[in-house]
Amino acid sequence: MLKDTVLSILEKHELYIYRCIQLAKQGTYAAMPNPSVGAVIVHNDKIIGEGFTSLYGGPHAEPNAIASVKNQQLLKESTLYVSLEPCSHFGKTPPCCDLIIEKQIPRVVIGTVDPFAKVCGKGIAKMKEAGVEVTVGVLEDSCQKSNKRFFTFHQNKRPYIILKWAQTSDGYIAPLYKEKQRPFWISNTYSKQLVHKWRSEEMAFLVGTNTVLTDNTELTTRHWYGQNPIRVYIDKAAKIDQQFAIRNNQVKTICITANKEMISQGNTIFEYANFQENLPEQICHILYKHHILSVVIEGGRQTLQSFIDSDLWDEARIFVGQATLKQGIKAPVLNTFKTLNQHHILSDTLKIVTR
Ligand SMILES: NC(=O)C1=CN([C@@H]2O[C@H](COP(=O)(O)OP(=O)(O)OC[C@H]3O[C@@H](n4cnc5c(N)ncnc54)[C@H](OP(=O)(O)O)[C@@H]3O)[C@@H](O)[C@H]2O)C=CC1
Ligand SMILES: Nc1c(N[C@@H]2O[C@H](COP(=O)(O)O)[C@@H](O)[C@H]2O)[nH]c(=O)[nH]c1=O
Ligand SMILES: [Zn+2]
Repeated sequence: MLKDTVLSILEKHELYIYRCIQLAKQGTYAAMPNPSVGAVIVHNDKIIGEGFTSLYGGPHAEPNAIASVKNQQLLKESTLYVSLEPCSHFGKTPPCCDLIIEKQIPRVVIGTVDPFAKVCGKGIAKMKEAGVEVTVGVLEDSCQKSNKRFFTFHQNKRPYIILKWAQTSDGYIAPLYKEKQRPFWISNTYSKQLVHKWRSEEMAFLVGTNTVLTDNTELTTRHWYGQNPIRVYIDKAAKIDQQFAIRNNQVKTICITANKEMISQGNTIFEYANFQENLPEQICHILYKHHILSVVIEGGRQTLQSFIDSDLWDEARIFVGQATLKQGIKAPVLNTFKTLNQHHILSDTLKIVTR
């Protein structure tokens, strides 16, 4: 209850939109490739309903919030707060702006406009035409950040790119030579488990040719619950055959190749790229075509560095283990970064950096 406090209208708007962002976090990964949105319904300074986006294909935040209101008559005197513009198109569910109009909700406060071309201002226009009082742009930056994958995909026409690697305390990601065809583990078991959690959260994971050849990378979610990501690997000459774990047909797998003769089979899709041109740019284009909203580049050095040098990354997650190697394959070098958060996972340090 805010009845007896002295918050201004703007402060109240920010407070409720902040609550919408909190709610939206509950649905972030389950809703993909849809955005996760939060909605709050306020009557006389009291929250009478809340909702967030359901599992992909299910109801959006607004119908969930509306359905949670016990006394539906109060909707006619309430304000609906929502972190993203209510949709105006028929997707897997009917337009949310129609429901708001039908329920005669008189005021709607929106965090940010939807960048998706089919909506993008049309939801706002439809509600205004129906006489709803609409306010747009409250905590806009935070609302966009809460759907960073969705906004990057629609505004930049590419997935949100997360670089990830593990390095020794003296800056190497692997020894120069390995006897066995498996990864040289630098980070600890708990860090490994966290990476598998990320595999269940992001839409795709990508590795370079040498990583597949020397590690026999599987790129599945095995040490956490949830779904496998789409696997993506680079293989110019298409030399990685079905003996490799990445070709085990378990999940959708995209191979980026220069070999025009490769024909997609089973779960493996061959996508042609011109290796004389900028490869990361072409990969982004291919992943956009496959509606992939986020990708983690898991290595190795050359692959990571080529995305860095092409300025195609949004975030880097770097594990620093305690071991030293003295010589080996050097860790990639970031050209620029903005924020640095450090977390400790027992003996490992996890550095999170954004551009
Ligand atoms: N500690 C860690 O977090 C990780 C360590 N590793 C380790 O790293 C090592 C592999 O790293 P690295 O040797 O750098 O190899 P990569 O896995 O990055 O593969 C490099 C190869 O992929 C192709 N490729 C990648 N990017 C491009 C591009 N932009 N344009 C054209 N071709 C490209 C090229 O293949 P081609 O030359 O055939 O055309 C290139 O030689 C392994 O030892 C692995 O164990 C790997 C991942 C993570
Ligand atoms: N060595 C190393 C990593 N290596 C990465 O993990 C991949 C192995 O994945 P999978 O085959 O699914 O188990 C490997 O090919 C490489 O991309 N990752 C880390 O978090 N820490 C590490 O120390
Ligand atoms: Zn909707």
